[in-house]
Amino acid sequence: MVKPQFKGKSTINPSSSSSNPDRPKGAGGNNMRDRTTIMRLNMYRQKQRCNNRGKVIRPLQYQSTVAPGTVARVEPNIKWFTNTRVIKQSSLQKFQEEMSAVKKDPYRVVMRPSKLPMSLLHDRVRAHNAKVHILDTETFGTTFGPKAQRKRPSLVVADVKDLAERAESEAQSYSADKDRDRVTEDSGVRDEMREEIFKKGQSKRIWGELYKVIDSSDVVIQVLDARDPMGTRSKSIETYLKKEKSWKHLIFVLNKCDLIPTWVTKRWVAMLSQEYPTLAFHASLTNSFGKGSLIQLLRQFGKLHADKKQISVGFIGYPNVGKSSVINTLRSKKVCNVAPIAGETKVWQYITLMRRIFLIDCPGVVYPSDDSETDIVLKGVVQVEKIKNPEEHIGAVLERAKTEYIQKTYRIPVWSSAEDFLEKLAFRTGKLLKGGEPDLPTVSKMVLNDWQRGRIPFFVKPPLTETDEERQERLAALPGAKQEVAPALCEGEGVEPKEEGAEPNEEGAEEEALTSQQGEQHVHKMLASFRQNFGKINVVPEFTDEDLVPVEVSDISDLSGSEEEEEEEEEKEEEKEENKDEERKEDQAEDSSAAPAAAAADGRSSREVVRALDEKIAKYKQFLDRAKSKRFSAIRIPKELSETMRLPTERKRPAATEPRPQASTDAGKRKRKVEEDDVQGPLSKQTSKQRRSQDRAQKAKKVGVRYYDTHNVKNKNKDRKKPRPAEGKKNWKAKR
Ligand SMILES: Nc1nc2c(ncn2[C@@H]2O[C@H](COP(=O)(O)OP(=O)(O)OP(=O)(O)O)[C@@H](O)[C@H]2O)c(=O)[nH]1
Repeated sequence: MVKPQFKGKSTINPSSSSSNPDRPKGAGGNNMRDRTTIMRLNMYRQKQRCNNRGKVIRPLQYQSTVAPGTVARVEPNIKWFTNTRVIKQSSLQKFQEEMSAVKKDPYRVVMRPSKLPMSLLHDRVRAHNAKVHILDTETFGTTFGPKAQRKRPSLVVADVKDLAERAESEAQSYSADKDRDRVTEDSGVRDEMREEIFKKGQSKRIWGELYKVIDSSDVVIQVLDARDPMGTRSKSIETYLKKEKSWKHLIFVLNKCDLIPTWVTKRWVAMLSQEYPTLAFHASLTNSFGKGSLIQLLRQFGKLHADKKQISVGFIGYPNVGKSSVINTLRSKKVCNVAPIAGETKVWQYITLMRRIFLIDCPGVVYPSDDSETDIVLKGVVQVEKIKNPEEHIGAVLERAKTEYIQKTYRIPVWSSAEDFLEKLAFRTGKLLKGGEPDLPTVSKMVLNDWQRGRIPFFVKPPLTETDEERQERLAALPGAKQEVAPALCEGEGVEPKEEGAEPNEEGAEEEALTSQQGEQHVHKMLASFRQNFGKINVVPEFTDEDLVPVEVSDISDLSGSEEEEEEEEEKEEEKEENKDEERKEDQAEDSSAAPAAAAADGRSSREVVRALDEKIAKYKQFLDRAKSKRFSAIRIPKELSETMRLPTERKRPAATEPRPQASTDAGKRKRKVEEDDVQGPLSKQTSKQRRSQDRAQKAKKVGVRYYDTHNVKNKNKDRKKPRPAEGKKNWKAKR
């Protein structure tokens, strides 16, 4: 190392060596190292010098000279505070006085306070429990007097007496089992840790996804499993939405209605509608129910938020309740992955329903509850394949499902216990291990799979709903609610459906002035216009008579005036326009023809009458088909109904038609035949032979196609005989 040498009085080394930081500029050419680099390099090169006894006689630059462990002070340096200004105490005092004067003056404003050392103004250290000097700012009267305006903390109890009463009542309702904080003696026995699979749907990630969906949605749809709506419902999320996101609309969709009797659907819808608007739904690409209503409802929400470019509709709910299936049904194609196992949807996903309506699918969330492992399994949260001891849950299946249904599903007449049942089932299905031992885990998984997929008929019975009077009272008690506006979407509420065309104008006028309460009322009104014909749900399982409460007559007659919600009216606005044009043309054509006499009598237009009649005929036919398929087990048609429905059909028939003789017998079979005849009309004139051949023709199914008929292959017509020309044929016949 070349050390800077002291030459005379100057500390500058004039040497032009490359290791001299003070060398004159230009000596090393253009690429000369700068002073810092040279000094750094010198630092690397230096070596410590020791005497022959090993004592350091010349330490390295920056090397500590004190023994290790010695407490030393770093010399203070002004450079540590490069960004600070140091002022004298007197100057600070002056600054404080002037600044506080400015702050007190209401006509002067301190600009950019965040850039000023404002903390210097309030250097008085205030203890956190320092007294609040209320009386400095408020008068005694307004603070403590009888006319005090001070805000009081909202306490649960008003006085000590209340507090005592409350404590007493809570002590009475205390349950040691529910007390989580109770300190108990450690008996050395503890509950086994829950397996990871039973924590499915509860992870932080899934909850994060849920909140993302809620935050991004204007309308939140909670999908519930119709078999156990209360078990798949989350009160905590509802409360959260009500408190924190009150501007978002929450509605319920009761999915899988095809797995429960119709009356149960109806009652659940009536019950849940008391809290939130509820729609019954059956998700299916081919045979859905409730699709039209839901799409129309979403459209209405779209109109309600006309100020927005688009609205987002989030689908939340328990795993496996069918959120993705509902979305697929709305889109009429497979846009989301669907599987009979929980947790198929992993992350949220956006789907476009229409130009202005987006749907968001959310992974299934398991809400905190006291559910046991068996409850979790039976709610379909856990994949059956992953359950370690599936036999443990079979007892609950046998308890919850009716014995008749189990007997019918598995064709096992009797069993003494769950194990006995599983053994019998294993023998019947041939699920045996080596040595003919029954394979219990496999059959248990089979049963659990059947349960989760709805193959074993089951449903939680709905509680009795409130009476009409009670409902009227409750509605009357609602703030701003009118009696005639019922939030329920169920049929038979006595609210006439609104004219579709009348909605937008009203909304357009009101929208701006809608407060949240008015908005709520508006939504209720809007929802009241939706009615569902539960009779159209295609219930799959065969329930016992006990579970099938006959559909009441009033339901069906009510429907004659209800909306045709299941018609596929959804898609585009343009289509609607086209239809309107067509209708206009039809009107013109019909007006020119003779109007039926009945129309004139009722004072309605001929078009209306014809349409009403067509609707009724279609409905009646459908009703009969359904009844036939169920062999009248669930549906009884009283005489009055059949007559009321027959009346218009007869009116429509031309006068020349002979009046049909009334059925004189009371036998149900004959009666049904007569009713059938009434509808089918011309069919009744056929002979039984004709009818049978017609039936056969209807039943005949196409089981396959000829390959050569449908495919474009070479020599397709190779074996086909050429048709003779007509002329030639004649000649050939003549020759013979
Ligand atoms: N019978 C019947 N089955 C349904 C219905 N809707 C859905 N399913 C079935 O229920 C199972 C679960 O449906 P998914 O749409 O995957 O349910 P999900 O709520 O999206 O489930 P996660 O992905 O776990 O959130 C599938 O096997 C569907 O076929 C319905 O209305 N009726």
